[in-house]
Amino acid sequence: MSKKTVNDLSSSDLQGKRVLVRADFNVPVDDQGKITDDTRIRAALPTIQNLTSKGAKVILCSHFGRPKGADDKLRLTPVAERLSEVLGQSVVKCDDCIGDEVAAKVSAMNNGDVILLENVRFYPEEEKNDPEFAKKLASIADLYVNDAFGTAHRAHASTEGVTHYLSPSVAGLLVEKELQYLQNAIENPQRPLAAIVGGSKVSSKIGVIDTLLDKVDYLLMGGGMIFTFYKARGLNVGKSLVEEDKLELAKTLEAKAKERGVALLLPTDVVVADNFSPDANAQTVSIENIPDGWMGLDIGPDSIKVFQDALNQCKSVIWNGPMGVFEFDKFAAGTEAIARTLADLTPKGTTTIIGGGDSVAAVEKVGLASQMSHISTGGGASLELLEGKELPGIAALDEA
Ligand SMILES: Nc1ncnc2c1ncn2[C@@H]1O[C@H](COP(=O)(O)OP(=O)(O)OP(=O)(O)O)[C@@H](O)[C@H]1O
Ligand SMILES: O=C(O)[C@H](O)COP(=O)(O)O
Repeated sequence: MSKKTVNDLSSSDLQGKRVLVRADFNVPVDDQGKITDDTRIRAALPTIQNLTSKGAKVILCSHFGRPKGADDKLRLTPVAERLSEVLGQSVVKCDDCIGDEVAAKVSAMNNGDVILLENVRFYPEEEKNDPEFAKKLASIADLYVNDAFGTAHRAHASTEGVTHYLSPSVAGLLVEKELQYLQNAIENPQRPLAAIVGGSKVSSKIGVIDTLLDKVDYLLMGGGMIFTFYKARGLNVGKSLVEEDKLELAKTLEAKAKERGVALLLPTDVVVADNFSPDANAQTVSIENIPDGWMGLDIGPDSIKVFQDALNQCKSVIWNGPMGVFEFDKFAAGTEAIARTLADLTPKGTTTIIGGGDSVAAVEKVGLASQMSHISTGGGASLELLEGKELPGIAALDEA
Protein backbone atom coordinates (compact mmCIF):
# COMPACT_ATOMS: atom_id res chain seq x y z
CA MET A 1 0.00 0.00 0.00
CA SER A 2 1.32 3.44 -0.85
CA LYS A 3 -0.18 5.03 2.26
CA LYS A 4 1.48 5.52 5.63
CA THR A 5 0.16 3.20 8.32
CA VAL A 6 0.36 3.01 12.10
CA ASN A 7 3.36 0.72 11.59
CA ASP A 8 5.24 3.77 10.29
CA LEU A 9 4.69 5.51 13.64
CA SER A 10 7.13 4.70 16.45
CA SER A 11 6.64 4.91 20.20
CA SER A 12 8.38 8.28 20.20
CA ASP A 13 5.89 9.53 17.57
CA LEU A 14 2.99 8.32 19.69
CA GLN A 15 3.95 8.50 23.37
CA GLY A 16 1.41 10.75 25.14
CA LYS A 17 -0.16 11.77 21.80
CA ARG A 18 -3.93 12.05 21.34
CA VAL A 19 -4.87 9.96 18.32
CA LEU A 20 -8.27 10.29 16.67
CA VAL A 21 -9.10 6.84 15.27
CA ARG A 22 -12.01 6.49 12.85
CA ALA A 23 -13.39 2.96 13.12
CA ASP A 24 -16.46 1.41 11.50
CA PHE A 25 -18.57 0.26 14.43
CA ASN A 26 -21.72 0.16 12.33
CA VAL A 27 -22.61 -3.29 13.69
CA PRO A 28 -25.86 -5.22 13.27
CA VAL A 29 -28.20 -5.14 16.31
CA ASP A 30 -31.46 -6.94 17.16
CA ASP A 31 -34.82 -5.36 18.15
CA GLN A 32 -33.53 -4.86 21.70
CA GLY A 33 -30.39 -3.08 20.45
CA LYS A 34 -28.19 -6.09 21.29
CA ILE A 35 -25.16 -6.52 19.02
CA THR A 36 -25.66 -9.64 16.87
CA ASP A 37 -22.25 -9.65 15.19
CA ASP A 38 -19.16 -8.01 16.68
CA THR A 39 -16.81 -8.73 13.74
CA ARG A 40 -16.26 -5.03 13.05
CA ILE A 41 -15.43 -4.36 16.72
CA ARG A 42 -12.91 -7.21 16.86
CA ALA A 43 -11.44 -6.10 13.54
CA ALA A 44 -10.47 -2.75 15.10
CA LEU A 45 -8.47 -4.33 17.95
CA PRO A 46 -5.05 -4.66 16.23
CA THR A 47 -4.90 -0.93 15.50
CA ILE A 48 -6.13 0.09 18.97
CA GLN A 49 -3.61 -2.22 20.64
CA ASN A 50 -0.80 -1.08 18.35
CA LEU A 51 -1.45 2.52 19.44
CA THR A 52 -1.97 1.91 23.16
CA SER A 53 1.15 -0.27 23.32
CA LYS A 54 3.12 2.72 21.99
CA GLY A 55 1.74 4.98 24.73
CA ALA A 56 -0.90 6.84 22.69
CA LYS A 57 -4.23 8.13 24.00
CA VAL A 58 -6.80 6.56 21.67
CA ILE A 59 -9.93 8.58 20.86
CA LEU A 60 -12.25 6.37 18.81
CA CYS A 61 -15.08 7.66 16.66
CA SER A 62 -17.61 5.99 14.36
CA HIS A 63 -21.02 6.30 12.80
CA PHE A 64 -23.82 3.90 13.67
CA GLY A 65 -26.83 3.51 11.39
CA ARG A 66 -28.28 6.42 9.45
CA PRO A 67 -29.78 8.72 12.11
CA LYS A 68 -31.50 11.99 11.31
CA GLY A 69 -30.11 13.99 14.21
CA ALA A 70 -29.48 12.59 17.71
CA ASP A 71 -31.30 9.31 18.31
CA ASP A 72 -31.12 7.36 21.59
CA LYS A 73 -31.53 4.07 19.73
CA LEU A 74 -28.35 4.76 17.78
CA ARG A 75 -26.00 5.63 20.62
CA LEU A 76 -22.67 3.79 20.65
CA THR A 77 -23.04 2.71 24.32
CA PRO A 78 -23.41 -1.05 23.52
CA VAL A 79 -20.32 -0.81 21.30
CA ALA A 80 -18.28 0.73 24.14
CA GLU A 81 -19.39 -2.11 26.42
CA ARG A 82 -18.50 -4.84 23.92
CA LEU A 83 -15.24 -3.14 23.05
CA SER A 84 -14.25 -3.00 26.74
CA GLU A 85 -14.89 -6.76 26.97
CA VAL A 86 -12.93 -7.80 23.89
CA LEU A 87 -10.13 -5.30 24.50
CA GLY A 88 -9.84 -6.31 28.16
CA GLN A 89 -9.62 -2.67 29.16
CA SER A 90 -12.24 -0.13 30.16
CA VAL A 91 -13.39 2.14 27.33
CA VAL A 92 -14.81 5.46 28.47
CA LYS A 93 -17.87 6.47 26.46
CA CYS A 94 -18.66 10.14 25.70
CA ASP A 95 -22.24 11.34 25.19
CA ASP A 96 -21.24 13.62 22.34
CA CYS A 97 -18.50 13.64 19.71
CA ILE A 98 -17.54 17.34 20.03
CA GLY A 99 -17.82 19.96 22.77
CA ASP A 100 -16.83 20.56 26.38
CA GLU A 101 -17.65 17.13 27.81
CA VAL A 102 -15.44 15.49 25.18
CA ALA A 103 -12.62 17.98 25.73
CA ALA A 104 -12.73 17.36 29.50
CA LYS A 105 -12.70 13.56 29.10
CA VAL A 106 -9.79 13.78 26.65
CA SER A 107 -7.74 15.97 28.93
CA ALA A 108 -8.26 13.48 31.79
CA MET A 109 -6.82 10.62 29.69
CA ASN A 110 -3.62 8.82 30.63
CA ASN A 111 -1.26 7.29 28.08
CA GLY A 112 -2.73 3.99 26.83
CA ASP A 113 -6.34 4.96 27.66
CA VAL A 114 -9.16 4.47 25.18
CA ILE A 115 -12.32 6.54 24.84
CA LEU A 116 -15.20 6.30 22.38
CA LEU A 117 -17.00 9.39 21.11
CA GLU A 118 -20.75 9.38 20.40
CA ASN A 119 -22.15 8.57 16.94
CA VAL A 120 -20.71 11.20 14.59
CA ARG A 121 -23.85 11.05 12.41
CA PHE A 122 -25.89 12.76 15.16
CA TYR A 123 -24.58 15.87 13.38
CA PRO A 124 -25.74 16.27 9.76
CA GLU A 125 -22.45 18.10 9.20
CA GLU A 126 -20.69 14.72 9.33
CA GLU A 127 -22.17 13.43 6.07
CA LYS A 128 -21.89 16.88 4.48
CA ASN A 129 -18.16 16.79 5.22
CA ASP A 130 -18.56 20.23 6.77
CA PRO A 131 -15.10 21.78 7.33
CA GLU A 132 -16.07 23.53 10.59
CA PHE A 133 -17.38 20.27 12.04
CA ALA A 134 -14.26 18.42 10.87
CA LYS A 135 -12.14 21.10 12.53
CA LYS A 136 -13.99 20.66 15.84
CA LEU A 137 -13.55 16.87 15.70
CA ALA A 138 -9.88 17.28 14.88
CA SER A 139 -9.31 19.87 17.63
CA ILE A 140 -9.19 17.23 20.39
CA ALA A 141 -6.37 15.22 18.77
CA ASP A 142 -2.78 15.49 17.57
CA LEU A 143 -2.90 12.96 14.76
CA TYR A 144 -5.35 10.79 12.84
CA VAL A 145 -5.73 7.13 11.96
CA ASN A 146 -8.40 5.87 9.59
CA ASP A 147 -9.22 2.22 10.22
CA ALA A 148 -12.85 2.39 9.03
CA PHE A 149 -12.52 0.34 5.85
CA GLY A 150 -16.31 -0.17 5.69
CA THR A 151 -16.82 3.60 5.47
CA ALA A 152 -13.81 4.45 3.31
CA HIS A 153 -16.06 5.00 0.27
CA ARG A 154 -17.74 7.94 2.05
CA ALA A 155 -16.17 11.41 1.94
CA HIS A 156 -17.45 12.47 5.36
CA ALA A 157 -16.01 14.79 8.01
CA SER A 158 -14.65 11.95 10.16
CA THR A 159 -13.22 10.00 7.19
CA GLU A 160 -11.95 12.74 4.91
CA GLY A 161 -12.50 16.20 6.41
CA VAL A 162 -10.35 15.72 9.51
CA THR A 163 -7.29 14.80 7.43
CA HIS A 164 -7.04 18.49 6.48
CA TYR A 165 -6.49 19.42 10.13
CA LEU A 166 -4.43 16.52 11.52
CA SER A 167 -0.95 15.46 10.55
CA PRO A 168 0.13 12.79 10.15
CA SER A 169 -3.05 11.10 8.89
CA VAL A 170 -2.36 7.41 8.41
CA ALA A 171 -4.12 4.12 7.74
CA GLY A 172 -4.94 1.57 10.42
CA LEU A 173 -4.04 -2.11 10.23
CA LEU A 174 -7.53 -3.22 9.18
CA VAL A 175 -7.53 -0.79 6.27
CA GLU A 176 -4.05 -2.02 5.34
CA LYS A 177 -5.14 -5.68 5.42
CA GLU A 178 -8.34 -5.06 3.45
CA LEU A 179 -6.46 -3.20 0.72
CA GLN A 180 -3.76 -5.83 0.61
CA TYR A 181 -6.25 -8.65 0.00
CA LEU A 182 -8.74 -6.87 -2.22
CA GLN A 183 -6.24 -4.93 -4.33
CA ASN A 184 -3.89 -7.87 -4.69
CA ALA A 185 -6.71 -10.17 -5.66
CA ILE A 186 -7.67 -7.96 -8.51
CA GLU A 187 -4.38 -6.37 -9.59
CA ASN A 188 -1.93 -9.15 -8.99
CA PRO A 189 -3.80 -12.43 -8.52
CA GLN A 190 -2.60 -15.95 -8.73
CA ARG A 191 -4.45 -17.34 -11.73
CA PRO A 192 -6.86 -18.61 -12.75
CA LEU A 193 -8.94 -15.94 -11.01
CA ALA A 194 -12.70 -16.36 -10.63
CA ALA A 195 -15.26 -13.85 -9.50
CA ILE A 196 -18.64 -15.00 -8.28
CA VAL A 197 -21.24 -12.27 -8.47
CA GLY A 198 -24.73 -12.69 -7.07
CA GLY A 199 -27.34 -10.70 -5.21
CA SER A 200 -30.54 -9.22 -6.41
CA LYS A 201 -29.83 -6.26 -8.65
CA VAL A 202 -27.97 -6.01 -11.95
CA SER A 203 -28.04 -2.23 -11.59
CA SER A 204 -26.02 -2.23 -8.35
CA LYS A 205 -23.42 -4.65 -9.75
CA ILE A 206 -22.95 -3.44 -13.34
CA GLY A 207 -19.88 -1.41 -12.46
CA VAL A 208 -18.21 -4.32 -10.76
CA ILE A 209 -19.16 -6.85 -13.47
CA ASP A 210 -17.78 -4.56 -16.15
CA THR A 211 -14.47 -4.05 -14.32
CA LEU A 212 -14.19 -7.73 -13.44
CA LEU A 213 -14.54 -8.72 -17.10
CA ASP A 214 -11.17 -7.02 -17.66
CA LYS A 215 -9.48 -8.93 -14.86
CA VAL A 216 -10.92 -12.41 -14.33
CA ASP A 217 -10.61 -15.74 -16.11
CA TYR A 218 -14.01 -16.98 -14.91
CA LEU A 219 -17.11 -14.99 -14.02
CA LEU A 220 -19.79 -17.03 -12.27
CA MET A 221 -23.19 -15.44 -11.87
CA GLY A 222 -26.05 -16.31 -9.57
CA GLY A 223 -28.76 -14.62 -7.54
CA GLY A 224 -31.67 -12.63 -8.83
CA MET A 225 -29.66 -10.83 -11.50
CA ILE A 226 -29.36 -13.86 -13.81
CA PHE A 227 -32.97 -13.59 -14.95
CA THR A 228 -32.31 -10.29 -16.66
CA PHE A 229 -29.65 -12.12 -18.70
CA TYR A 230 -32.05 -14.97 -19.55
CA LYS A 231 -34.80 -12.61 -20.57
CA ALA A 232 -32.29 -10.76 -22.77
CA ARG A 233 -31.60 -14.12 -24.45
CA GLY A 234 -35.33 -14.44 -25.13
CA LEU A 235 -36.11 -17.05 -22.46
CA ASN A 236 -39.29 -17.12 -20.39
CA VAL A 237 -38.45 -16.25 -16.77
CA GLY A 238 -41.94 -16.40 -15.22
CA LYS A 239 -42.25 -14.05 -12.25
CA SER A 240 -38.47 -13.97 -11.56
CA LEU A 241 -36.80 -10.70 -10.78
CA VAL A 242 -36.03 -8.79 -13.98
CA GLU A 243 -34.72 -5.30 -14.55
CA GLU A 244 -36.41 -4.48 -17.85
CA ASP A 245 -34.25 -1.43 -18.46
CA LYS A 246 -31.08 -3.52 -18.19
CA LEU A 247 -31.84 -6.08 -20.94
CA GLU A 248 -29.60 -4.40 -23.50
CA LEU A 249 -26.85 -4.06 -20.93
CA ALA A 250 -27.05 -7.78 -20.13
CA LYS A 251 -26.53 -8.53 -23.83
CA THR A 252 -23.57 -6.15 -23.95
CA LEU A 253 -21.97 -7.78 -20.91
CA GLU A 254 -22.33 -11.25 -22.41
CA ALA A 255 -20.77 -10.00 -25.64
CA LYS A 256 -17.92 -8.33 -23.73
CA ALA A 257 -17.17 -11.55 -21.87
CA LYS A 258 -16.87 -13.41 -25.19
CA GLU A 259 -14.70 -10.69 -26.68
CA ARG A 260 -12.34 -10.71 -23.71
CA GLY A 261 -12.12 -14.49 -23.49
CA VAL A 262 -13.71 -14.66 -20.06
CA ALA A 263 -15.65 -17.82 -19.23
CA LEU A 264 -18.98 -16.31 -18.19
CA LEU A 265 -20.90 -19.06 -16.44
CA LEU A 266 -24.63 -18.56 -15.97
CA PRO A 267 -26.61 -21.32 -14.23
CA THR A 268 -28.26 -23.90 -16.51
CA ASP A 269 -30.88 -24.92 -13.95
CA VAL A 270 -32.67 -23.03 -11.19
CA VAL A 271 -34.89 -23.71 -8.20
CA VAL A 272 -38.21 -21.98 -8.78
CA ALA A 273 -40.94 -21.11 -6.25
CA ASP A 274 -44.67 -20.46 -6.66
CA ASN A 275 -44.36 -17.40 -4.40
CA PHE A 276 -41.74 -15.43 -2.50
CA SER A 277 -41.90 -17.06 0.93
CA PRO A 278 -39.92 -19.55 3.05
CA ASP A 279 -42.58 -22.25 2.66
CA ALA A 280 -43.32 -21.73 -1.03
CA ASN A 281 -43.66 -24.84 -3.25
CA ALA A 282 -40.35 -25.40 -4.99
CA GLN A 283 -39.09 -27.35 -8.00
CA THR A 284 -35.86 -27.52 -9.97
CA VAL A 285 -36.12 -26.77 -13.69
CA SER A 286 -33.76 -26.08 -16.56
CA ILE A 287 -33.62 -22.41 -17.47
CA GLU A 288 -35.52 -23.11 -20.70
CA ASN A 289 -38.45 -24.47 -18.68
CA ILE A 290 -39.30 -21.86 -16.05
CA PRO A 291 -43.09 -22.18 -15.67
CA ASP A 292 -45.34 -19.13 -16.02
CA GLY A 293 -46.15 -17.64 -12.63
CA TRP A 294 -43.07 -19.16 -10.89
CA MET A 295 -39.93 -17.33 -9.84
CA GLY A 296 -36.31 -18.45 -9.67
CA LEU A 297 -34.92 -18.18 -6.15
CA ASP A 298 -31.75 -20.32 -6.27
CA ILE A 299 -29.31 -21.93 -8.66
CA GLY A 300 -29.92 -25.64 -9.33
CA PRO A 301 -27.78 -28.75 -8.64
CA ASP A 302 -26.37 -29.06 -12.20
CA SER A 303 -25.20 -25.46 -12.05
CA ILE A 304 -23.66 -26.00 -8.61
CA LYS A 305 -21.66 -28.89 -10.08
CA VAL A 306 -20.46 -26.80 -13.05
CA PHE A 307 -19.56 -23.91 -10.70
CA GLN A 308 -17.65 -26.28 -8.40
CA ASP A 309 -15.68 -27.73 -11.32
CA ALA A 310 -14.72 -24.23 -12.46
CA LEU A 311 -13.78 -23.08 -8.96
CA ASN A 312 -11.63 -26.18 -8.44
CA GLN A 313 -9.43 -24.94 -11.31
CA CYS A 314 -8.87 -21.55 -9.68
CA LYS A 315 -6.08 -20.17 -7.52
CA SER A 316 -7.98 -17.01 -6.50
CA VAL A 317 -11.69 -16.45 -5.98
CA ILE A 318 -13.58 -13.27 -5.09
CA TRP A 319 -17.23 -13.65 -4.09
CA ASN A 320 -19.77 -10.85 -3.88
CA GLY A 321 -23.50 -11.50 -3.46
CA PRO A 322 -25.48 -14.66 -2.61
CA MET A 323 -26.51 -17.28 -5.21
CA GLY A 324 -30.12 -17.31 -4.07
CA VAL A 325 -32.52 -16.22 -1.36
CA PHE A 326 -30.33 -17.85 1.30
CA GLU A 327 -32.44 -16.30 4.05
CA PHE A 328 -35.09 -19.00 3.19
CA ASP A 329 -33.78 -22.53 3.92
CA LYS A 330 -35.41 -23.99 0.80
CA PHE A 331 -33.40 -21.65 -1.41
CA ALA A 332 -30.08 -21.61 0.45
CA ALA A 333 -28.48 -24.70 -1.15
CA GLY A 334 -26.68 -22.84 -3.95
CA THR A 335 -25.14 -20.26 -1.64
CA GLU A 336 -24.19 -22.90 0.94
CA ALA A 337 -22.60 -25.17 -1.68
CA ILE A 338 -20.47 -22.31 -2.98
CA ALA A 339 -19.45 -21.39 0.58
CA ARG A 340 -18.41 -25.01 1.24
CA THR A 341 -16.51 -25.23 -2.02
CA LEU A 342 -14.51 -22.13 -1.15
CA ALA A 343 -13.91 -23.35 2.41
CA ASP A 344 -12.44 -26.58 0.94
CA LEU A 345 -10.27 -24.67 -1.53
CA THR A 346 -8.61 -22.37 1.03
CA PRO A 347 -6.43 -25.06 2.65
CA LYS A 348 -5.38 -26.23 -0.83
CA GLY A 349 -3.74 -22.87 -1.44
CA THR A 350 -6.51 -20.97 -3.23
CA THR A 351 -7.03 -17.42 -1.99
CA THR A 352 -10.72 -17.02 -1.13
CA ILE A 353 -12.11 -13.56 -0.54
CA ILE A 354 -15.63 -12.69 0.48
CA GLY A 355 -16.56 -9.15 -0.46
CA GLY A 356 -18.75 -7.98 2.37
CA GLY A 357 -22.45 -7.48 2.98
CA ASP A 358 -24.90 -10.30 2.34
CA SER A 359 -22.28 -12.78 1.14
CA VAL A 360 -20.51 -12.48 4.48
CA ALA A 361 -23.82 -12.99 6.31
CA ALA A 362 -24.39 -16.11 4.20
CA VAL A 363 -20.93 -17.53 4.90
CA GLU A 364 -21.35 -16.79 8.59
CA LYS A 365 -24.78 -18.45 8.63
CA VAL A 366 -23.16 -21.75 7.61
CA GLY A 367 -20.26 -21.28 10.05
CA LEU A 368 -17.55 -21.17 7.37
CA ALA A 369 -16.25 -17.62 7.82
CA SER A 370 -13.06 -18.71 9.55
CA GLN A 371 -12.21 -20.98 6.63
CA MET A 372 -11.89 -18.20 4.07
CA SER A 373 -8.63 -16.35 3.33
CA HIS A 374 -10.25 -12.97 3.86
CA ILE A 375 -13.68 -11.74 4.86
CA SER A 376 -14.06 -8.08 4.11
CA THR A 377 -15.66 -5.81 6.72
CA GLY A 378 -16.82 -3.52 3.91
CA GLY A 379 -19.88 -4.13 1.72
CA GLY A 380 -20.14 -0.97 -0.38
CA ALA A 381 -16.47 -0.14 0.16
CA SER A 382 -15.23 -3.51 -1.11
CA LEU A 383 -17.51 -3.28 -4.12
CA GLU A 384 -16.22 0.19 -5.00
CA LEU A 385 -12.65 -0.97 -4.58
CA LEU A 386 -13.24 -3.95 -6.88
CA GLU A 387 -14.81 -1.56 -9.38
CA GLY A 388 -11.52 0.30 -9.41
CA LYS A 389 -12.96 3.44 -7.80
CA GLU A 390 -10.90 5.63 -5.51
CA LEU A 391 -12.00 5.46 -1.86
CA PRO A 392 -11.95 9.05 -0.50
CA GLY A 393 -11.24 7.99 3.09
CA ILE A 394 -8.04 6.32 1.89
CA ALA A 395 -7.06 8.78 -0.82
CA ALA A 396 -6.92 11.54 1.84
CA LEU A 397 -4.25 9.77 3.93
CA ASP A 398 -0.52 10.58 3.83
CA GLU A 399 1.58 8.89 1.18
CA ALA A 400 4.20 6.47 2.46
N1 LIG B 1 -33.16 -15.22 -7.24
C1 LIG B 1 -33.34 -14.21 -6.38
N2 LIG B 1 -34.48 -13.48 -6.41
C2 LIG B 1 -34.65 -12.47 -5.55
N3 LIG B 1 -33.75 -12.09 -4.62
C3 LIG B 1 -32.61 -12.78 -4.56
C4 LIG B 1 -32.35 -13.86 -5.44
N4 LIG B 1 -31.13 -14.35 -5.16
C5 LIG B 1 -30.65 -13.62 -4.14
N5 LIG B 1 -31.54 -12.69 -3.77
C6 LIG B 1 -31.41 -11.73 -2.67
O1 LIG B 1 -30.39 -10.81 -2.92
C7 LIG B 1 -30.10 -10.17 -1.71
C8 LIG B 1 -28.72 -9.60 -1.78
O2 LIG B 1 -28.69 -8.80 -2.95
P1 LIG B 1 -27.83 -7.51 -3.09
O3 LIG B 1 -27.77 -7.16 -4.54
O4 LIG B 1 -28.31 -6.52 -2.11
O5 LIG B 1 -26.47 -8.12 -2.70
P2 LIG B 1 -25.50 -7.40 -1.78
O6 LIG B 1 -26.12 -7.14 -0.46
O7 LIG B 1 -24.99 -6.22 -2.55
O8 LIG B 1 -24.42 -8.48 -1.68
P3 LIG B 1 -23.11 -8.10 -1.03
O9 LIG B 1 -23.54 -7.27 0.15
O10 LIG B 1 -22.52 -9.40 -0.69
O11 LIG B 1 -22.38 -7.28 -2.02
C9 LIG B 1 -30.29 -11.23 -0.65
O12 LIG B 1 -31.12 -10.70 0.34
C10 LIG B 1 -30.96 -12.37 -1.39
O13 LIG B 1 -32.08 -12.89 -0.73
O1 LIG C 1 -22.23 -0.73 6.79
C1 LIG C 1 -21.64 -0.10 5.90
O2 LIG C 1 -21.64 -0.45 4.70
C2 LIG C 1 -20.80 1.08 6.31
O3 LIG C 1 -20.76 1.20 7.69
C3 LIG C 1 -21.27 2.34 5.63
O4 LIG C 1 -22.55 2.70 6.07
P1 LIG C 1 -23.45 3.68 5.19
O5 LIG C 1 -23.82 2.88 3.95
O6 LIG C 1 -24.63 4.03 6.05
O7 LIG C 1 -22.61 4.86 4.82
